[in-house]
Amino acid sequence: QLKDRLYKCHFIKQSKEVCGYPLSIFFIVVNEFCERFSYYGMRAVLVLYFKYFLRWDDDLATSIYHTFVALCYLTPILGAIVADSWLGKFKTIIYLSIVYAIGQVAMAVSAIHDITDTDRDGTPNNMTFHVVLSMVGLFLIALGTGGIKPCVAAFGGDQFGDHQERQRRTFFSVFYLCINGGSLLSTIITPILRAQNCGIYSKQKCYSLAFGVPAALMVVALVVFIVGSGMYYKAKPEGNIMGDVCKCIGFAISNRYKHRSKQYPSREHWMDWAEDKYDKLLIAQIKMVLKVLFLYIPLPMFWTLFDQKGSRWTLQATTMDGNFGAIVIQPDQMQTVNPILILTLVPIMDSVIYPLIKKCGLNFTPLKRMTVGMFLAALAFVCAAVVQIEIDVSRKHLTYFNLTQFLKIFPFLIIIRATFFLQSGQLSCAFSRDFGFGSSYTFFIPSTLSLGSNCQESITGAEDIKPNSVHMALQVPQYFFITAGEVMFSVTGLEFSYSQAPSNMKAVLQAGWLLTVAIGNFIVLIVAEVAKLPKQWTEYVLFASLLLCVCIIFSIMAYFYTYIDPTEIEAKFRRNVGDDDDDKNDKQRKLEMEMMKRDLDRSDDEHYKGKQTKM
Ligand SMILES: C[C@H](N)C(=O)N[C@@H](CCCCN)C(=O)O
Repeated sequence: QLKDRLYKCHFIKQSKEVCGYPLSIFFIVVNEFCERFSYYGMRAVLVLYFKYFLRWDDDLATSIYHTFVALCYLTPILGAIVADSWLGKFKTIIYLSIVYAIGQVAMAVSAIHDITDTDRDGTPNNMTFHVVLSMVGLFLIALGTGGIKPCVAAFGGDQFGDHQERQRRTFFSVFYLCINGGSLLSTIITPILRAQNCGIYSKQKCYSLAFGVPAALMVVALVVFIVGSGMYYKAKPEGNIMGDVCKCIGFAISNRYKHRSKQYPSREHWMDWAEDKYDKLLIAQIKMVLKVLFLYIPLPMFWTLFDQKGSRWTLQATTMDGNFGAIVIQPDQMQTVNPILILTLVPIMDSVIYPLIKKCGLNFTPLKRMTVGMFLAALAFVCAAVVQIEIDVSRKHLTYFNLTQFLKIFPFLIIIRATFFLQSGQLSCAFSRDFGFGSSYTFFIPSTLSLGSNCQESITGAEDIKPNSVHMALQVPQYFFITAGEVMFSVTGLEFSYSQAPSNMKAVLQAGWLLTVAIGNFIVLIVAEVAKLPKQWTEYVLFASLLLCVCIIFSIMAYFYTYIDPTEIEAKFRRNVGDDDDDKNDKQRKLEMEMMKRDLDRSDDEHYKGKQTKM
């Protein structure tokens, strides 16, 4: 370890800097921007791809969407284990990014309807092919994005020396802003691409382009990361810390069980039963981790609500009016409100709200912030329920006649925006109509209609479903509350997980934190499946109530939590171990350190001399 630390000091001393920051981190930040663009861009249109391309119903689309998101946050554990115990962070990022890019390409190919559209009517003839390919693609993406997630941020952190604490903090803020910058751009762009018509034999909504651009961005992310290769400090794998933690806990439990008889004196903490075999420092570190993990138990409920932005809320937006006058917003584009608000709220919270609360003499601790974050997310769902009631009222008493059904009866009818062409052999006629968002019409085509002449007048129509009258702007309050909740909960929670983790278990706790996201997404599936509520607004109210209950439980748990300083505790244990060491070992270590320092200084001198000669 000592050798590694000295090597790192030497490496950082020699590496190029820009404004006090290692040049290497610029490649990492750009990589993160492109990777998040790729991830959020694909995710933005995913639920609509399920619904309109694969023809799944809302419930199945929502379930598969959340299974995918859950998988994305389960795989970080795998990535952390592979990086720590085997490949190291650099190689793990490279290999899993390749898997990720292949997954994105598979998604793009799966959305090309022409591949199986043998009768060229615009609809795929072998839906199984598209379903299987897209599921394989999603699995590879989940493996890739989740696997690299705990590695990239930590790899960025590794590039800073101990003397660059301030720069490292700024790096993490810039990193979070890059995540949201990438997410913002992609959630604007991919829905626009999706809304285009494309195809070889027939034109359909262009999901292949909407998935293709994120695939290209993932390739760019990989290339950028590889270009920076020569500049990175690459820490060696530290060994399987997660394995050691599990073994130590397992031993403590089995040893406690073996000594269950009353004749053995009890110990202060059940983990102390591991002392017979394991280092006291490791046991103390595990105790710190377990304390935080216990506090994590209620957290998944926050993510249960938070991640429904991409599923239920996007589906809700499809039943709303996106006409903003100068621009028309696609339902999946409403998700951009989240990163826009993040980019404005994070600086406002940090520089205005939190300092103001402090000035008022209130101690707004991280756990209090997280509790408020949960409450705000519950409030967001109450807003979503109110909007849903409004939508339901506006759509009452209307019978549904689907245009697809209509097209089955008149297959020669090709739709190009609001202009319809009736075609039979060489003869055709066109008629145009204005359509509102979400509306449905039945057209009456007289049997006496002669093609080749003007049919604008002869075709009459009836409105089956009125255009969506509830405006998408009404979703803004729910987005505001969920994002304010995210800033208080997610940003603070990340910081809390980092600060309360022992030095060698920061990745373990990051993986634990991401696991709460995975569990949260599984809860959506369970609750939606078990509750099976007939009205969507009642489901929103149910989720809001569940989070409110969890919020109360969490506030009680937080009340009893005492904040620790892991560095101080570790130093105390190291001092005790140091006292036990004999002088001989101490002298030997000091001698080794001196020799290594001399070696490094010598190579430094040679390096600089080399530079001067060249100049
Ligand atoms: C784009 C979003 N506001 C964000 O910042 N996402 C973060 C944290 C995600 C936590 C679980 N959904 C990201 O790393 O993508």
